[in-house]
Amino acid sequence: MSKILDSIQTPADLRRMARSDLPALAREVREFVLNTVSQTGGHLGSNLGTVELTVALHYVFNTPHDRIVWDVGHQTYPHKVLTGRRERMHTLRQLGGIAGFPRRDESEYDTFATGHSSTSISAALGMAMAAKQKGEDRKAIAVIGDGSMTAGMAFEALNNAGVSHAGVHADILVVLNDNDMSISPPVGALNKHLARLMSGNFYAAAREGAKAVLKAAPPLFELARRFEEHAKGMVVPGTIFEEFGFNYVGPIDGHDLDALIPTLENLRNKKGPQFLHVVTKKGYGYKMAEADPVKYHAASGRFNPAEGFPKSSGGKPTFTQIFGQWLCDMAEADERLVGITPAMREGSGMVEFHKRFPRRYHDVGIAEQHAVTFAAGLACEGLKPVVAIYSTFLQRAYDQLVHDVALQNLPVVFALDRGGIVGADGPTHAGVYDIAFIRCIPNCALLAPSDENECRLALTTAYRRDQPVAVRYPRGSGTGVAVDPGLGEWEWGKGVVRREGQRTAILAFGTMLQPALAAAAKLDATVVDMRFVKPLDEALVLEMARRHDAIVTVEEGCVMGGAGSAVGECLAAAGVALPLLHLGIPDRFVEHGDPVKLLSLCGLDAEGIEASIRKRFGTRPALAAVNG
Ligand SMILES: Cc1ncc(C[n+]2csc(CCOP(=O)(O)OP(=O)(O)O)c2C)c(N)n1
Ligand SMILES: CC(=O)[C@@H](O)[C@H](O)COP(=O)(O)O
Ligand SMILES: [Mg+2]
Repeated sequence: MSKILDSIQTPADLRRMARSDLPALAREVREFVLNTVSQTGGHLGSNLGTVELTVALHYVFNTPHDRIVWDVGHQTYPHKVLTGRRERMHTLRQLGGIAGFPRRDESEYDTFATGHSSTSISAALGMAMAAKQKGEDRKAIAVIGDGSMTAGMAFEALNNAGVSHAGVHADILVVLNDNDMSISPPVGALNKHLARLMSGNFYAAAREGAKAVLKAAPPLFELARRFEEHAKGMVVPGTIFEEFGFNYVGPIDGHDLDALIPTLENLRNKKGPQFLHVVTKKGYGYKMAEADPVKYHAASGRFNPAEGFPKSSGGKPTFTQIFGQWLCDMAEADERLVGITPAMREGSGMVEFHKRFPRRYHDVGIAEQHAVTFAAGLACEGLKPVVAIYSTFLQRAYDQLVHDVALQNLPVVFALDRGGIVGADGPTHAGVYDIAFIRCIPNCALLAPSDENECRLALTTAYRRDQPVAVRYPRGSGTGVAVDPGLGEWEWGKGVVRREGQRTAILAFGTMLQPALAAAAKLDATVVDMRFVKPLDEALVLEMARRHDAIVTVEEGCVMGGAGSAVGECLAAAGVALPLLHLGIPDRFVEHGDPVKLLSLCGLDAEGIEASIRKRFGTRPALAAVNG
């Protein structure tokens, strides 16, 4: 029973509460979030770890007038519970339900849509400078995790925020939520720097004590502040954040409302760039999550909080697992192989590879741009880098792909996981643009395996090339087909006819092969597993055009500029005119929800493919459809 929580509809209700009631409210919010996620699945550890911080921020700042931007946004379930969405949280990440990340179109308290990390400081700075330009008195607060702080974009923003612009300083507060965790344990020098600051936390306690005494005499307080800045240089290492022009405060306990609230009240009244370092525990308040924050980063489905996450039920291997096994096998066979992940070791299936080949494993942090150019450097020296990266996150390293890898024609393999609709994470995480944005880059090849066995073959095919090659595969498992444990490969550039039929040829890319085969059985159509988006098997395309009245292309990627466009370009270049139908992701963002349902809504299941073909070509011979 959430006695206090039930009385909170908006943060204004929260701000009317007695401060002494806030710890009880935080307990109720934490229990509500745990129970919700136990029913809906979703992110867990980061939400349990930010309950007190969320309560304190909405208590101290006049939200939504003051803007809070949540980095990544996977930690915003407490924020959503306190901002009028408690009654809808049971619809979390379901079609038509509450999103798993902040959305401006979901609430005025969601000031900026996030999902990809490290954007919060930039966005908050924009809001802060807009307030200055418009003469509005409002604060902009960026809440960013220690993991998200490892991305270059965060430092681009710090660098810009820390100096005045035409004599105007942004009134921005950056709150670093330091739980000493990314999804995996954190990596990099910044983590070491933060640890040093945390080791000096006697300093923060002493300083807070000193401030309490001096508060009565403001001039003295200002004098002491200047002394403090100077003294900091002697007592603890100066923080990198002060070097960027921020007034750094902390580290303080991010679960102690008696530390959080006075500190935030103090910072609220300060002008210019402020930086608050809070220390939290990922999964705080739920022992199993505290003990294993990697496992409890997110729940894939329902669980009983009393028992923790259920053991995985085995079942068909995922494409991710197929990749992870292939990576170890290829590393065993070739000592030049280097595996790289931008902070997604578990999600990319590289835990075993890390264990077995620690010196050839690199988690570079949330730094996709660096990951790609780092791989290019390795390839220049004759090594064989494999960059395991979600399709959506490769978007962040597009210039590095073009400028540093393709232009130099370097042999880098991109294992593009989550290629296609991802489901619960929604449009920020959909991997539906990679076909279009990769196939247009010279020297690059793009392979789209149709099942798990094909995936392993595609990875080996890619690895053995002396050029940049991407292999895209979807989130989750495939058909359960037997996977040959060898290191065989495809014939380069060749598709395979999987079904001979009449009148219509369906050219399927990737895992769209299965629904295409099911639809073809109803239509007696031919089906081709194209395997290669680039290089396209043009001879096969032209042969299909010669032997059929119409061609249909099917891909789990955007229609605009996708594989179907490649087929169209091929036919046009050959001067071949025949009815063409491109099926894929339409020109809109696909919402969060069950991926099977979402594919059906896009017409990319067997029924949808069949219906589209019948609608376009009817049951009459296709040519008649064109000539009316
Ligand atoms: C650009 C980008 N790369 C990778 C991810 C995947 N990702 C989501 S949360 C996360 C770790 C974030 O760590 P931190 O900021 O410390 O937040 P915490 O989970 O510890 O609360 C990662 C790598 C992402 N959302 N965006
Ligand atoms: C918040 C974030 O970006 C990651 O936690 C992401 O949600 C992981 O996606 P998968 O569940 O597909 O690994
Ligand atoms: Mg963290």
